[in-house]
Amino acid sequence: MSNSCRHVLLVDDEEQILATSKLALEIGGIREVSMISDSREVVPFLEAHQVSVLVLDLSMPHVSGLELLESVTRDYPQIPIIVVTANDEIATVVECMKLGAFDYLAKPVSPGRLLTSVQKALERCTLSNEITSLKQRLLSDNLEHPAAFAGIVTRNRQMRSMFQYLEVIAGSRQPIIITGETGVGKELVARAVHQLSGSKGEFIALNAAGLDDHMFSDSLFGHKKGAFTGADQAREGLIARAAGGTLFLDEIGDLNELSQLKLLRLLQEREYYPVGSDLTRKSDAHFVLATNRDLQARIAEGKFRNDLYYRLCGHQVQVPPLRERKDDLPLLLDHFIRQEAEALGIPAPGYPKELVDLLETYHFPGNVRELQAMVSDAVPRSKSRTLSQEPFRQAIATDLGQKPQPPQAELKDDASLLKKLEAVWGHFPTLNEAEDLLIGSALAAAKGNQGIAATMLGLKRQTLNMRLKVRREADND
Ligand SMILES: Nc1ncnc2c1ncn2[C@@H]1O[C@H](COP(=O)(O)OP(=O)(O)OP(=O)(O)O)[C@@H](O)[C@H]1O
Repeated sequence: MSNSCRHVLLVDDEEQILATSKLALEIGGIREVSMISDSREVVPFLEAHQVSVLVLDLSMPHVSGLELLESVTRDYPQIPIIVVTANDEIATVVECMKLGAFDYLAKPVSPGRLLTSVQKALERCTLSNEITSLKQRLLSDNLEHPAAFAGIVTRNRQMRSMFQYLEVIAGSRQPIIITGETGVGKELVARAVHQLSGSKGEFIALNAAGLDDHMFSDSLFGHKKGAFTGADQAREGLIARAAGGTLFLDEIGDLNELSQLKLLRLLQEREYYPVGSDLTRKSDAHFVLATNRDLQARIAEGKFRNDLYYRLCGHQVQVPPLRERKDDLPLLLDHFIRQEAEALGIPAPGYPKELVDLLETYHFPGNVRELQAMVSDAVPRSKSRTLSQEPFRQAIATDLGQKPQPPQAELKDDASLLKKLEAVWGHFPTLNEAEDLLIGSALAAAKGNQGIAATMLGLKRQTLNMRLKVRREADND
């Protein structure tokens, strides 16, 4: 299922160059490297093997590099080709680029330059595989591994598209960042990614909120014996426990400057130092990160590193808030009622249809977690086989009561708002007219249910009833 590109083919007539290039790539973590010193063998090799990147020397006997470049770009356009030239003569370079070369390297090629170029080419190859695979999946609308998402209750189209995208990127070695408001289910999504990746190791989570750099480094990277007062024993960090598995770092938008720098190094080089040690360690874990912060806003405030953001945003998924997927409400409600009843050892109560209408009028700032808490509160309080709407109504009314009032002074001075009001009635509305509008809108949103409309308006149902009655009588007079 992986779209990851790994296999590099080195082509050069000098065996010595092949051997040193292979070594440079292997030291850099690229292990699938094949070598060919006779250019006549390249095409048959490509026919028989799946090659991700080709590094091609231009001056070779038999079939020249240029001829190969031309035929490979024509027959295997998906393979990025890095050409190695004896000099960086501009005309040759231009010709190679015109023929579709991905990059060029002038001899003698430094190991670092070779590694960087091959890594970039592998990334491009992975990206293009992902796009192809994503197109196919979106067209077929199928999930290949629905079991990985079994813990996420949803029937929402946007969520399903996100699952399809995750299936495409989960096998990649690039970090994945999951964004979204608090309580939308980011950790559940991270666990699904872990399952999709097929890693044999564990899923290890660390919540970075409130950790200073010392606590962050110590928890994540561990420490050497004697690294600081009280470090009587060496301690392995969570990153070591995540070997061969997934490291899930939550709330990374809260990390301080120094910890961000260490995280960047870890993601980029896969290297870290245990606290007090100057020996680097390597990690092969999958990295999944999450935040409920707006990272671009954090960058603008100078609180998040630009380079770390760009390292992360290649594979980003945004979990939509619950208010944007209200079609999930009935499923989630059923799910949490069943879960709560099971925990209490009682039969799952039913609920009136109007309960979903009530919940649909609410904006759920705490998202799915908030709905779960409402159900946990309501189920034990239900006296009959049917849940009462009252605890839900109270929770919603409490939240609305706690909401900060819109700044009245600003609203009063908002000329466009006043213009809109005047446009509706042709004059500045009277209190009765404004009340009619508010009550009418609430009743429409509540699908005619007066109890729900009353909750939205911050009134008791009886008060709303009375006002409606007064209005009707006034209309009839
Ligand atoms: N689609 C869903 N199906 C079932 N349970 C869900 C779903 N989404 C969220 N939950 C539940 O809601 C709670 C909050 O989910 P989770 O911790 O994954 O949210 P989060 O986005 O990581 O929150 P935070 O940003 O606060 O860490 C959990 O108990 C989780 O099991």
